[in-house]
Amino acid sequence: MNSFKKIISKIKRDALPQVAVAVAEDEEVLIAVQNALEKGFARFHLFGDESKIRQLAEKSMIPLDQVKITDERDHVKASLKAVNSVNTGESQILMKGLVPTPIILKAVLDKEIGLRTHRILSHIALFEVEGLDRLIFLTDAAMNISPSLEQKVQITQNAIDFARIIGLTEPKVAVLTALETVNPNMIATLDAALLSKMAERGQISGGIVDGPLALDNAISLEAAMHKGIKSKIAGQADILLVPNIEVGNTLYKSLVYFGKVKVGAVITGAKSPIVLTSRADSFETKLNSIALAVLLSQQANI
Ligand SMILES: CCCC(=O)OP(=O)(O)O
Repeated sequence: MNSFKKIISKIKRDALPQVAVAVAEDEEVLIAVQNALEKGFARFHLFGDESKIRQLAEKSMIPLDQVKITDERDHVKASLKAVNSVNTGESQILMKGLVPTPIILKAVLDKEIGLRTHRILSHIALFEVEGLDRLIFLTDAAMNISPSLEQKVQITQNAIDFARIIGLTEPKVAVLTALETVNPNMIATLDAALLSKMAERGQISGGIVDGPLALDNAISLEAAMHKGIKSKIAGQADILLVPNIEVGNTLYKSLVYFGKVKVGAVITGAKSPIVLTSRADSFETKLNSIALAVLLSQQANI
């Protein structure tokens, strides 16, 4: 499985999940919704400012005749109503629209209607990079701010489980740091070494974990050989686990803005998959993310 095209081809068209979109008054969101409807892989319930939604839809010639709309101008209330739609089972997927991430995540974590489970919620972005023979998973660019070792264990497990659903048999996880050796003054390098050992001992399962590794060694075998780094995953990493949200979010946006990539992103570990991209991301990214969430929700039903 090495492209979004292949991921989309795996979606079953018989039991279509409904996506609850929080704050849907955004052109790129509406174009993504229309594309997903045309490709036949989801149904939609939009929560947001109905008059703005209709204005934008008219401008982009989007019919909106197949979607439900709940008029709610307040972003916090629209997010809570979208989350509630998933919580009650009316929708099976939640999607962030034109709303800041902390607002929708606050609704997701709401004690009464939120979507928490016993698992950690973590953000996973998937990149199809031109010239690279595999998809690259990046975690966590949006949810966990400065994860502890225990949280990194769970974030790694979420990413391995997700990669296996996408079709990888034994995903390779590079625990990214600024250098390839353990430095007691750099917590991220200590955590990386511990995560590698924990995976060897079966405390993380289903994938191969190695670190500390710098990004170059994780992605390029030549770079690793040049530096004399021996690693069983050198140049072959599928999953990049970053030490904190600043690194993750900056890497996500540098790939989007400096690279030639296709992107999709979701939060896993909740009661349902959550489509979570940047507000500024393109409709293609939002569409790819809907496809990932649909595939996840269909696999979870098996
Ligand atoms: C990487 C997605 C999270 C994010 O940064 O969202 P915004 O750009 O909308 O703040």
